[in-house]
Amino acid sequence: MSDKFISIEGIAKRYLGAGGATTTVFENLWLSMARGEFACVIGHSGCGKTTVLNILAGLDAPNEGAVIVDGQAISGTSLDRAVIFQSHALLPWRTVLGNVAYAVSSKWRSWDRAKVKAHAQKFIELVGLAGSEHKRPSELSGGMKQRVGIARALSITPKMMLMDEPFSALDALTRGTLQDEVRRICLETGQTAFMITHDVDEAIYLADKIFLMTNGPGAVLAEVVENPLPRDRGRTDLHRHPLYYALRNHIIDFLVTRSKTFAAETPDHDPRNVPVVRIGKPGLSIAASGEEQRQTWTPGTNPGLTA
Ligand SMILES: Nc1ncnc2c1ncn2[C@@H]1O[C@H](COP(=O)(O)OP(=O)(O)OP(=O)(O)O)[C@@H](O)[C@H]1O
Repeated sequence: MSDKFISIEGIAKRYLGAGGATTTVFENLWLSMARGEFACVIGHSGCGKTTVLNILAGLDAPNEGAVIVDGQAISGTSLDRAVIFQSHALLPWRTVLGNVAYAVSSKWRSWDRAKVKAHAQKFIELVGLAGSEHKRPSELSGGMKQRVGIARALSITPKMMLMDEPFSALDALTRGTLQDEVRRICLETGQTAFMITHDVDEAIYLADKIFLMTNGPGAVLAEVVENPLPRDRGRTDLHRHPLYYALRNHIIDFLVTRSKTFAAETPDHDPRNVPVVRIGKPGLSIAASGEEQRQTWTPGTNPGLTA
């Protein structure tokens, strides 16, 4: 397994304001993901999460730096990188099958209709939409539309799935069901996924690691938090895990307090060497590993935490 299947290397994004002043959303941002890893990014509104995702997708270009995917610098969009947005962006005149088949035939232009249809059908079934193949988006619920978006993204077997708050517009029940399905599909297919969320519990349920970003402008990636919960975790017993509350409180503490104070309190922060936080068992201490600093945080050592 490549340690750096996806590598964001020193990217910056700046905008020129009306008065000629430049706003730096972020600069010198470095992060990496391994193949098959599921990462969530959490940070307050305006810190630049969507900008990072758009740069990964190739929908936007950084002012500085590069994004390397599977050993190659990206340039523009690619069917290797599928995006699932909060809104579904389906073609309204096409059926469920038509929407997914359109993506499939865009990727494999030489395939005949039967092959395209069979491939699309497989992914429609994977997201639980068998029986709805011939419905148009106007006949579908919000959750069903989002399933079509997921089937469409997965059907082109992308190297990376990029998701911008994909479930935030859904009711809690549908959101939970789709989280379960995305998790199952990513585990089954070994999909590499990068997801923006404002929902701490969603991140804890889905992510292998969680990127914590400070407030913008001038946001930085403050920490990479490794999820200590077992990979076969279930939604209903998540909160029973002995490290669940410690992990949750660590993230919430960051959002409530440290995301605002981080820059002032951490003047020696090295963006190329971002601390990796492992919420560990009591008694473990800070350790260094490879080129990354690894901190094992002991529950109860932070006065802001209740676990
Ligand atoms: N085209 C643009 N021109 C000027 N500023 C922009 C433009 N696009 C984004 N920005 C600014 O860049 C910053 C980061 O925006 P971005 O959408 O990436 O944040 P975000 O963390 O995804 O926020 P949210 O959680 O609210 O979606 C914001 O301050 C935004 O106003």
